Amino acid sequence: MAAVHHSPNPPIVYSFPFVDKLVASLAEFIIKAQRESIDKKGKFTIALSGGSLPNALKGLIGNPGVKWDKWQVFYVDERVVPLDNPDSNHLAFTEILFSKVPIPTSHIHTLDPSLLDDLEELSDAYEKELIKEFAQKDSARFPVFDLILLGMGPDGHTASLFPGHELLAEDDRWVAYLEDSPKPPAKRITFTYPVINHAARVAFFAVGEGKVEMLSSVLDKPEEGLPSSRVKPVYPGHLYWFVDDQAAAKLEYPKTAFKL
Ligand SMILES: O=C(O)[C@H](O)[C@@H](O)[C@H](O)[C@H](O)COP(=O)(O)O
Repeated sequence: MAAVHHSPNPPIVYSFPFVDKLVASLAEFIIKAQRESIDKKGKFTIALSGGSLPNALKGLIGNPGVKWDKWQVFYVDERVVPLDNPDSNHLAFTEILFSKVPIPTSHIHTLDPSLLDDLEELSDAYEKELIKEFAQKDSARFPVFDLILLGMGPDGHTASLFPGHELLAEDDRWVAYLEDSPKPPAKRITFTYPVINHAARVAFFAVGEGKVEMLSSVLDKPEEGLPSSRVKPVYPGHLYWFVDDQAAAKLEYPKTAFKL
């Protein structure tokens, strides 16, 4: 029988007049994804990236809908620095979110700080951490996160996947490393597209006038192939954008009214 290939679901863009409304809606969206995941398999797997994302998740603090003991948290990308270094994404999430909620620390999967001197080992070890959570790695199988949350940099990068970088073509490894990030710190590990694009849901968070041009390039001209445009979850995965009206000022791509 011939294989049926579905094209990816088109991105859904939610734009909000104020960031506080966005933050509250993003919390509702995450809790709905969490509920569906727990109902199906008793846990919720989520991957987080850095930038201003920790602050965007503040709507989860004190929210009774969040079942923290069912969360398994990974980092989409991480700077290769000790876990208490100000550049660490994990430190930012700990200070802003995880220290304020009852999540078991064993459910937060950080890079292994004993391997910072060997990037190959470090990224392999993080890939093994994923394999433990999601089953065996074989060529037909990728981890399927319930939700991956991303940001978009001023150059259109997402995770630590930068314009023109050779890692944009990585289709085998789940976790890769780079030593030449154009944005410091230079050394990072990052999920690759196969991991990002196999998630059940991927959501970008992008706010403010600094995103105006790039948001329009990424969504209105995906053929330009910017790293954020290459996020296209395979069917039946969904891609969402949570943006504010400022960031969406020049966007031609249609917006959808937020509803769960
Ligand atoms: O990797 C990094 O060095 C950055 O932290 C970066 O990836 C960040 O996530 C984006 O620039 C979006 O961040 P904002 O949403 O805060 O603009």
